[in-house]
Amino acid sequence: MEGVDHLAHERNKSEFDVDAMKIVWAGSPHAFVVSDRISKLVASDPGFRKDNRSTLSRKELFKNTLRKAAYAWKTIIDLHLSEEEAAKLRFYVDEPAFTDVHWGMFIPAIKGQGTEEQQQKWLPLAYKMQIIGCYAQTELGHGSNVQGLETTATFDPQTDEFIIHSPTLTSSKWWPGGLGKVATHAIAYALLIVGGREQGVHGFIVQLRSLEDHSPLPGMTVGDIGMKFGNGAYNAMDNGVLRFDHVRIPRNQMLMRVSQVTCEGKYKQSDVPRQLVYGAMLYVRQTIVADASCALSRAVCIATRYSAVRRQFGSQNGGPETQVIDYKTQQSRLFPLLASAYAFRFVGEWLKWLYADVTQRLQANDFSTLPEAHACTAGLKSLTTTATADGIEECRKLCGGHGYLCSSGLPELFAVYVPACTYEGENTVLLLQVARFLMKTVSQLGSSKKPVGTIAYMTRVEHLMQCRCGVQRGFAELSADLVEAAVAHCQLLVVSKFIEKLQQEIPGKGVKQQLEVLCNIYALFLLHKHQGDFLSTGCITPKHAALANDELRSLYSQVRPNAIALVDAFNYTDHYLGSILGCYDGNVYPKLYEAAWKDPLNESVVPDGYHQYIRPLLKQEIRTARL
Ligand SMILES: CCCCCCCCCC/C=C\CCC/C=C/C(=O)SCCNC(=O)CCNC(=O)[C@H](O)C(C)(C)COP(=O)(O)OP(=O)(O)OC[C@H]1O[C@@H](n2cnc3c(N)ncnc32)[C@H](O)[C@@H]1OP(=O)(O)O
Ligand SMILES: Cc1cc2nc3c(=O)[nH]c(=O)nc-3n(C[C@H](O)[C@H](O)[C@H](O)COP(=O)(O)OP(=O)(O)OC[C@H]3O[C@@H](n4cnc5c(N)ncnc54)[C@H](O)[C@@H]3O)c2cc1C
Repeated sequence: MEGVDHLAHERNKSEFDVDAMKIVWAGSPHAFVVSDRISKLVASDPGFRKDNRSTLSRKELFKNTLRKAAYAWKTIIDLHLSEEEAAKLRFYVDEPAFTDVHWGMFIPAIKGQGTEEQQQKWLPLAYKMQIIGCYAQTELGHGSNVQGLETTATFDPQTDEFIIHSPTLTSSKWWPGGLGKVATHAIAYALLIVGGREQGVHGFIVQLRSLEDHSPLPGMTVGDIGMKFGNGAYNAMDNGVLRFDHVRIPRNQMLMRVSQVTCEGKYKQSDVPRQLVYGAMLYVRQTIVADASCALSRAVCIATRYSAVRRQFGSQNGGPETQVIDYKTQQSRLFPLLASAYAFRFVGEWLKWLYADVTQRLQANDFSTLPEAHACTAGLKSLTTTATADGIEECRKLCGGHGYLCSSGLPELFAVYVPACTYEGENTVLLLQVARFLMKTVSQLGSSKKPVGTIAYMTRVEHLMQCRCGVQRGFAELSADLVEAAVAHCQLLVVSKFIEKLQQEIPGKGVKQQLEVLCNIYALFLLHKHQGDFLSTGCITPKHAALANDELRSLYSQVRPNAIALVDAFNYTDHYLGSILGCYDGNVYPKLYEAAWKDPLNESVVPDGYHQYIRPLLKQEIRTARL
């Protein structure tokens, strides 16, 4: 039944102003208007179709991605889109591509680590896409351990150049997105050697391919690293391998904001801390946290709408069966994820603010908040991506068998999303960074250095002052426990930022009340899940634990009538969701049925291979047939 809204009865139940919630979700009325306009623009343009992605071969998929990226760029130019609108357009095109790394890492690395002069030279070219950049840090042998990178950059004072070289197989650059087939330039990270002395890892701008015919420049061996997890999905991205054979680049292509090499071969360090070499990672981790709420909310939107459409069991006197969303078990799996999507949205907003604040301070040579910003970006990146990857998979299961179909949108979403747990810092490695920051803070309790900001609470935890470790080799030996402490610290951050959000004025009928319910679900669900820890440490009593569980059930009942409206507030188009199960009108079954017939296997009634393999089998001719 085309045009009928099968979820209208659900939408009529809602108790709050959905349009006002859409603005809260978007962040501001302006952000909502931009997002709404651009998402509809992308959805209505056949040039951005994506429903056939899972049936394309790798080569077709990759070429199609190139076409879309070029078409997106043309649209941006033709419509004179602002930077903000262009970023939204790339977001709604929804395809992993070299452009993510060009805009998300190459440009920020030059901005953060390049001198004024270097920025003036390279940024205009990059902004106009006259050069396309990638971020070549990871090598075959080392990813997490950045100090262990083996690529060398040796200064040659005779020619005023650096010689970039890959001395071993394991020093081959391996993984950088866009490197494999597209990028013309890279920020390549290498061990700097000046006058025979090693000076640590630094970033260098290296041209990879000719701007005339795209062939690799002399001394470069470059290609794609091969198929990745999931058909389609992240295979649209050309993650690459690169070897340097004594490649020479001018001295002024070392990113020199943090430290410089003079033409005489002197190594000088500015007053800024060395850690700024890691600055691009700080930036991207912050954007990944914001992105987590998008990916999770997308999966939750699909699972919630489908749970309201799907009916199983419970028919009374021939009446309709029960909507699966009405089962308490379904609610106890789905609604904490709905609450998490909102929680991550708000902590992402806050992290964006924190990043802007630390950037401003760094520009004024105030480095005091850098360790905290590093701990927050690393920890929240780890926490939100782990929860989102797990959450997407849970949403697939919440959709039963149909969730396993590509047309549900969930398998591809999972396959594209799950590497976020690894890239930009493997999640456990990042939690160890948070643990290190927390332990440093604990060791300073009682000194004149008082913890502030996100760790101010530590002064209120009396027993921390008495913490002494009796275990040999302290940190390493206890690292599994310290990682758990780091997760708990990050969860505290998420909850406290949700509560802070609720302390702001939030307009719109019933909007604040809905958010309060979600915030309580988020916090109590954590308490329920980790009640063993809370009980064993005496933070709560068994009575508290039971009360929390009772309260959760009551909160789920309060969410139930508003569930569809709460996911409508994400304002996702059917194009962006890319899911038959999650379509706005809930008309799932006819769409699933229709889509099945479009599968390439159904192009012929009798399949290719019948005469060769099936018929001989049926006719018992298999032993004589040539296979
Ligand atoms: C479809 C895609 C959807 C994505 C949507 C989001 C859009 C974003 C656009 C981006 C596009 C695509 C994303 C995919 C592309 C992926 C790219 C990559 O993966 S790039 C490679 C990333 N690599 C890593 O993250 C490596 C992880 N390792 C590290 O960070 C470090 O090596 C570390 C920290 C683990 C160890 O460092 P080190 O060896 O120096 O050891 P220490 O522990 O001793 O640290 C020294 C000192 O420095 C402090 N520190 C460390 N890092 C930082 C930092 N980043 N900032 C500030 N300070 C830092 C550390 O705390 C120590 O301080 P101290 O005071 O001495 O304790
Ligand atoms: C899809 C994708 C895109 C990528 N894009 C880029 C890119 O554009 N540019 C780029 O430079 N890189 C890129 N990478 C590489 C990525 O940044 C690294 O893979 C990532 O940082 C993890 O490093 P690793 O592979 O060395 O993992 P490893 O460090 O080898 O991790 C293996 C295991 O060891 C554990 N481990 C490692 N160190 C420790 C420790 N100290 N203590 C305890 N446990 C430890 C980890 O927790 C993990 O379980 C990409 C990766 C992927 C998957």
